[in-house]
Amino acid sequence: MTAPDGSASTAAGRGAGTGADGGAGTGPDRGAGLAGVDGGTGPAGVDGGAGPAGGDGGDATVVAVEQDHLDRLYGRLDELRGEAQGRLSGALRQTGNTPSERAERESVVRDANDQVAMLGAVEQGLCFGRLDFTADEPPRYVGRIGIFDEANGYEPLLVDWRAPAARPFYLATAAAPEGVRRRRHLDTRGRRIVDVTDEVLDLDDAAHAGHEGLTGEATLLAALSRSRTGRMRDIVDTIQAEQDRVIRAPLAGMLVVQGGPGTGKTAVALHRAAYLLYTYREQLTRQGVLLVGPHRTFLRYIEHVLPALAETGVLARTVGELYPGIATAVEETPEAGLVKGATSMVEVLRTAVADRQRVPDEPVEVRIDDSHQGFGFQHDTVVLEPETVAAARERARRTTRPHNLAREVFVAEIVDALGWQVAERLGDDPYADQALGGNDAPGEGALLLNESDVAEIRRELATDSRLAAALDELWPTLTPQQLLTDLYASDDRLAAAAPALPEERRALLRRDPGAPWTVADVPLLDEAAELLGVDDRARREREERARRRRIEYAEGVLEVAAGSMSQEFEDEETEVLEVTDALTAEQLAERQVEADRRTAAERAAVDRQWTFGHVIVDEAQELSPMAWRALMRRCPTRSLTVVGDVAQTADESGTRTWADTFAPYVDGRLRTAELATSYRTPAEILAVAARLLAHIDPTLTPPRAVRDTGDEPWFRCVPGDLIATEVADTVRTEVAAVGDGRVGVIVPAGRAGAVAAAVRAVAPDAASGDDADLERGVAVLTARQAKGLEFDTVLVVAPDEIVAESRRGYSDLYVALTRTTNRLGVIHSGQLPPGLES
Ligand SMILES: Nc1ncnc2c1ncn2[C@@H]1O[C@H](COP(=O)(O)OP(=O)(O)OP(=O)(O)O)[C@@H](O)[C@H]1O
Repeated sequence: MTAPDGSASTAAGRGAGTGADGGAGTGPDRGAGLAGVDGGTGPAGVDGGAGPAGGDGGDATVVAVEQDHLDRLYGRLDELRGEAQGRLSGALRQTGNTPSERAERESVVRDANDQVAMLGAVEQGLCFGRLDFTADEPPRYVGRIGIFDEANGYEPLLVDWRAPAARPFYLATAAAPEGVRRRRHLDTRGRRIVDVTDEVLDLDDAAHAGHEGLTGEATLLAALSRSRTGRMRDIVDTIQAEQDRVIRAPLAGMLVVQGGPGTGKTAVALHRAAYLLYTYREQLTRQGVLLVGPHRTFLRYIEHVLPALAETGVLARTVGELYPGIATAVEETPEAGLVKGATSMVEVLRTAVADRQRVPDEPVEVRIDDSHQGFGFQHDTVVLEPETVAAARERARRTTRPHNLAREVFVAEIVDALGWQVAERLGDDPYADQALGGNDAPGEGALLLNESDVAEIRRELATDSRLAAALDELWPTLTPQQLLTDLYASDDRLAAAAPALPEERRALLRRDPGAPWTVADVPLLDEAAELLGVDDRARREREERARRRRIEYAEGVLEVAAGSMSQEFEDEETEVLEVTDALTAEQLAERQVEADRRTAAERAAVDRQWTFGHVIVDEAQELSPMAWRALMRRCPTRSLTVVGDVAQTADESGTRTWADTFAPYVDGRLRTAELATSYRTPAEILAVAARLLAHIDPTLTPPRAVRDTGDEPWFRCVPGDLIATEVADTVRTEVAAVGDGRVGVIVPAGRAGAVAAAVRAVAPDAASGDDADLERGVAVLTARQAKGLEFDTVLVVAPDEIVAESRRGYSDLYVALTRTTNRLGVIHSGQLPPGLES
């Protein structure tokens, strides 16, 4: 068959009709240089049915030849799977039980398991493209992974889409063919070829020289008009040139990708993750890649994309999950979110920490623990003088260590001073002629104590539980959770920590202990963790004891080994190298440490201080300045990919301009890219969205639609109290219209419950709320919950109320209108925001 763009499309079997004819009409933007779907004038031409090897051949021959190659590839894939399975079973059968055998076995099991999973994940669409060149060289097949013909000098049978050799598949155009004569798209179902679409690039097509059209237009349009499944698909066979350039940008530095709704930012971010892992494999496998998305539903929506691209091991998190041990989706009120998201909170937290380092107003008497026997100062008291505490606090602060680590210095200073105090009472000062300062200088006339006696007194004081309790009052060891809970719970503490905040904003921070953590709290906990530090002395001491035990054991082993050698060789005259000449006890002990075999993602998930090799942030416009601080801490090299749209910012503390957001971090070294074509939303709907965009920010350009559908969006006015019923009736019709596609109902939060209940009367398994299951046919969501998602039909309910609830004017409504891949209906009660009135 012939696709609407004039490219040749060879249908086979049940795939007939899956070419570009699925709803593609004429784009409104042909004048703007985007290739429309115009019969025959696009850069792609017709290859006149040329066979795959360039010779004559009918459709059946083309399909047969391609099927042949595909069979070979799947045959090889099966072999590779068999080999990996074999390695896996072999390792599982092994029974060796020494630490090194166990470690070796675990390592093989893990690698083989990963390999089996990866080879399974690339089953669908293993090979999707083929390049034929003008020069005399063999055709090149492009697919999800690289496959070589081992029996034939490792000839490449399939080139990984990420390899440089695959790049012309995405970039070659008629104007710049890069030596490519023909690009062929292979459409497969399971292991069968169902359609073959050719683009011929060596036409002398001057009219199209100098602008960039669509790559593989027919295949692209077919993909775009397919109904949605509730899971994002990869776009590996139809990546467009502007997207390819972002995907393959170098690893180093910070790359910001701005793009309107549906321009493929999420798709590009995920393919970039796969590309970077492939290209910088060693570095990124070690350091890990972090992907941050707006909410859990979104992360579930995209979770199948990377495995299908043969990559796992990326850690996916929302901002509410960045702090190990806490996972929250609870939102703040807009006003509280604004206060908590601002960087002024850094100073508030610093002051809150300093406020926990107290000096008493009056001397504090501490009764010493009865159990001390050494110097008979049981039943005695020591006195914490304010000046002594102030001096100790000053010393501790001057170390600039985090609070919990500086505490050690504070305690040592106090114990030192109290040691003198006790010594003064018990005996004469052996150092009377030394200047000591403070109130603790010893007096005269008592018994003589020597230096080691004073040291012993200090040791006893240092382990005294009552003194420790008193010091805890003055300089407590704190967790971030404790610091924030105590701060939020007390007006006095808040007033002391945030004197510059007006009282009504301070009041927004008040919260009772035990209330759930919110997303905006997570960056604050992270900041607090930095200020507090972790006192890990106990852990380090445990590790040191374990290390000593290993060394002692290793010394024993070496002694036995040396002993048995000397017996074996005692009669021989040859000089024998002893085992201890080659190996020290420390080295042998090191070998006993079991290697940590967790992946970088697994380790990073539980380690707040993990720093990643690359960080990718989607819907990045929503992050507050405090959230950016937490993320930048996880990426000190500033190797980041940030994708977002400033027109969709919902959060008050989100981004208005990228340059301002990143000015504190990159000092002008920001690389930017723009994606300008919307692949999701049809032209008719983008026209409405563009009118709204003009009210959000007139300087922003709406994306250009890649297709139209002929379906105009509709607006229906009903009385406010009948809205839910009207929505339910419409859902019934739309569910029938989309077939196995998805319907999204986007509601103001105030109506979410009522509308979801009405919709469930007609679609009982409709999903709703923060954790909605998108694989169900219908979902009722607020605009925030729908962020990043898409549906075949979208019903926007009460747009005026969505606007009224929004923190940022029309942005939420803009998000709502652009979630559809096909049809849009607006149900309202008479009030329409500007741009939406007819
Ligand atoms: N090159 C492409 N080939 C096929 N489909 C594509 C391509 N680029 C984007 N798409 C599809 O377009 C839709 C929108 O993509 P995506 O969700 O990545 O856009 P986005 O820019 O993140 O949107 P938003 O900002 O509105 O969330 C998805 O269904 C995606 O698969």
